[in-house]
Amino acid sequence: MSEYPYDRAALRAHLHELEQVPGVAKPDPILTVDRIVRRFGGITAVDVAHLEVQRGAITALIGPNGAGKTTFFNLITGFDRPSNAARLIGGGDARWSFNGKTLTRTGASQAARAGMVRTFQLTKALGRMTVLENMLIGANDQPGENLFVGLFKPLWARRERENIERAEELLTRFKLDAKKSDLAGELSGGQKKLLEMARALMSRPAMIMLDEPMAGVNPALTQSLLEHIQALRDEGTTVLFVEHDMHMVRHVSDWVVVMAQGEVIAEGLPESVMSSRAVVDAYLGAHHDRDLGDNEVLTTGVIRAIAEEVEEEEAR
Ligand SMILES: Nc1ncnc2c1ncn2[C@@H]1O[C@H](COP(=O)(O)OP(=O)(O)OP(=O)(O)O)[C@@H](O)[C@H]1O
Repeated sequence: MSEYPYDRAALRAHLHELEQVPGVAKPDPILTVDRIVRRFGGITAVDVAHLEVQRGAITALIGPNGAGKTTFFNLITGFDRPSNAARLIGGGDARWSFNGKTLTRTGASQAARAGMVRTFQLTKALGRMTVLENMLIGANDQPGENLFVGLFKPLWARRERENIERAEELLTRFKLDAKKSDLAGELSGGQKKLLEMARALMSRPAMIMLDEPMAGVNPALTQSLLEHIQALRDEGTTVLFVEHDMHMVRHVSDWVVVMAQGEVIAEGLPESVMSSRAVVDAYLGAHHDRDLGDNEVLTTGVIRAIAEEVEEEEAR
């Protein structure tokens, strides 16, 4: 089943039927990762044996600080190389593919061209550019990148016009159109997050990867970001996001993957991964009368408890 769009309820029903164990096969994975390891000196930052991300779903990647989430993002998008990287001749056994394309030896721009795009925080340099200029950087078919197009001025100009149109469309959608000539660095924290998301959409990615989309965002904009993420998914964009804000994870995701110490230690439906008794116990100790705090950051103890809970359920 690779045709899209899915009916969201149907997709969720499929996910409901899955075994909730790390590495479980998905009905239609857009990203499949096999054995990807990254070490920094003596630290194993990432050691993922197998992971599949369902096409068309919103998948949250959670885990305590230092769990390896950002490093994992960097690896699969080609911004970092695995310690077990495959080489032209020989090399390691790291393998991952996206949308049917093996990305094992490709770099960041090829990963983006394959349709896997991640958001980036506004750096100082980008902050000194206008909002519209930032958007145009997000287009992965800039004339300068393509020798053929670059040689023919009319083509070049057309591409540029199309990119500007797309940028303006997205800025309107994200309510940033009035700011298009402002310096990006002068936007509020929440508006910067919206711009990061809008910029990543310039190339119409099949999957957008968001690294902590809610960090530093005020409550008024949180709701708007949530709606944008759901709208993307409803249009057929697969969403993979790292987030510490449990309110967001619980409300927006179809599936949750939990990392700890570099490994995927649990995955499943948000309600079962996050609301298991073991998690509540580990979070709150004696305070059983409360639900999980919405803005809590999971601790390693909680994560281990989630894993044990999932294993116990499996054994039953
Ligand atoms: N460039 C680097 N050099 C050395 N160690 C690194 C590097 N990048 C990451 N690490 C280490 O790898 C581990 C995983 O870090 P990573 O940033 O991927 O975790 P994370 O889950 O994204 O954490 P956070 O939620 O705090 O962002 C940590 O122990 C971190 O210190």
